[in-house]
Amino acid sequence: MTEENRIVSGEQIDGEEVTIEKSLRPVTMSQYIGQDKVKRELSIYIEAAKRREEALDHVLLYGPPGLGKTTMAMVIANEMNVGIRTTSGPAIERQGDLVALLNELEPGDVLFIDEIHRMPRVVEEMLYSAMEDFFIDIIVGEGPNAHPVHFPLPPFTLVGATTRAGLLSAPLRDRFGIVAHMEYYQEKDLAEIVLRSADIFATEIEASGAIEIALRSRGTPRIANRLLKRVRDFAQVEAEGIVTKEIADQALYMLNVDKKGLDYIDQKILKAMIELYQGGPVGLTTIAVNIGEETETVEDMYEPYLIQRGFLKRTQRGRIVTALAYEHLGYDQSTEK
Ligand SMILES: Nc1ncnc2c1ncn2[C@@H]1O[C@H](COP(=O)(O)OP(=O)(O)OP(=O)(O)O)[C@@H](O)[C@H]1O
Ligand SMILES: [Mg+2]
Repeated sequence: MTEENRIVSGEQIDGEEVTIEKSLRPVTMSQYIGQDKVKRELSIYIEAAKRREEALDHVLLYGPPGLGKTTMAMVIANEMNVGIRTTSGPAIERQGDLVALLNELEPGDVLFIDEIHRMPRVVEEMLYSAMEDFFIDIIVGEGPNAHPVHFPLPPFTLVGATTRAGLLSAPLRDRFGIVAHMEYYQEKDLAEIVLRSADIFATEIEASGAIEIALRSRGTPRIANRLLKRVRDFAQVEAEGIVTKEIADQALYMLNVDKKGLDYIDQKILKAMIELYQGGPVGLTTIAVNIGEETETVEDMYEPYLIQRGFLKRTQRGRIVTALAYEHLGYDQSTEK
C-alpha cells in the first residue's frame, strides 16, 4: 500500500477526488470553517489592504497536507476581489517560467505557489526582488550582446504554501509579511465541514453521524470529506441514504478505520511493538521490518500521527508505545509489561 491510496492519508488522491474537492471548496472567509486564528489575522490584513487600496502583503501558509492551504489561497484572492494565478514550486523550472507568470499579473493579483519549498534555486533568487521591490532584472541576449533589462512589476501578493516551513531558506521566509500556521482541526469543526459537504452532496445526515466521521478524520478536512463519500455510498445501499451514527460506524469499521482514525497499518505497528517488544524501546528499522515497509515510509507517513495523538513516543533509545495505545487497542498494560 502506498500513501497515495491510503484512505486516511492527508495527501490528495489523483483522479475523481480532484473534481470532488473543487465542488466542496469554500469560497469566502465566512464559509471557511475552523482555523479561527489564521482567519482572524488574515481578515484584518485583508480589510486594511483593501482600505488602503494596496496589494495584500505576501502570505506563507504552512501545515500538513489536506488542511486547506490551497482553499485559503483562493479565499484570499476572492476576499481581495483580485485574480489568482496558480502554480507549484516544481512546475517553475526556469527563470523564464517565472517571468511569464509575473508578466501576466494585474495590479493586486495573487500568485499562488504550492509546494514553494520545491522551487529551483535560480527561480527562488529571482523572486526576492520581485517580492520585495516589485521588479526583476533579466539578462536579454547572449554573448557580447547580453545585457540586463530592468523589468518593473505591478504590486502583487505572493501566497506560498508548504508542508515543511523548515525547508524554506531564510531569505525567502523573511520576505513573507504574513506567516500563517495551519493547525489540525478540532472535532467540532470537522463535524461542521462534514455537514456542509453532505449538504453539497445532497446527502441526508444526522449530527451524530457527522461527529462519528469527524472523530476518525485525523484532524484533516480532506480525510473527513473522503470518509463521508464512502459512508454515503454505504448508506445508500444499506440505509436508504441516511447517514446515521450506526451507519457511519459500520461503514468505517468495514473500511478498517478505527475510532481514533487509525487504519490497519497504524494498528499493526502498535500491536507488533506491544506483542513482540513489550512496548519498546524499538528502533525505527525494526518496526519497518516487522510491518514490511521502508524505514522512511514509517517515519514520514505512519509515525507522525501516532506521535501527535500520543500513541507513540520518540526516545533516545527508540520508539515506545504509550499507556494510551495499550488502552485504545484493548491490552491490559500491567500483564503485558
Ligand atoms: N476550512 C475548511 N472548510 C471546509 N472545507 C475545507 C476546509 N479546508 C479544507 N477543506 C476541504 O478539504 C479539501 C482539501 O483542502 P485543500 O486542497 O485546500 O488542502 P491543502 O492544504 O491545499 O492540501 P495539500 O497540502 O495537499 O495541497 C478541499 O477540497 C476542501 O473542500
Ligand atoms: Mg493544496
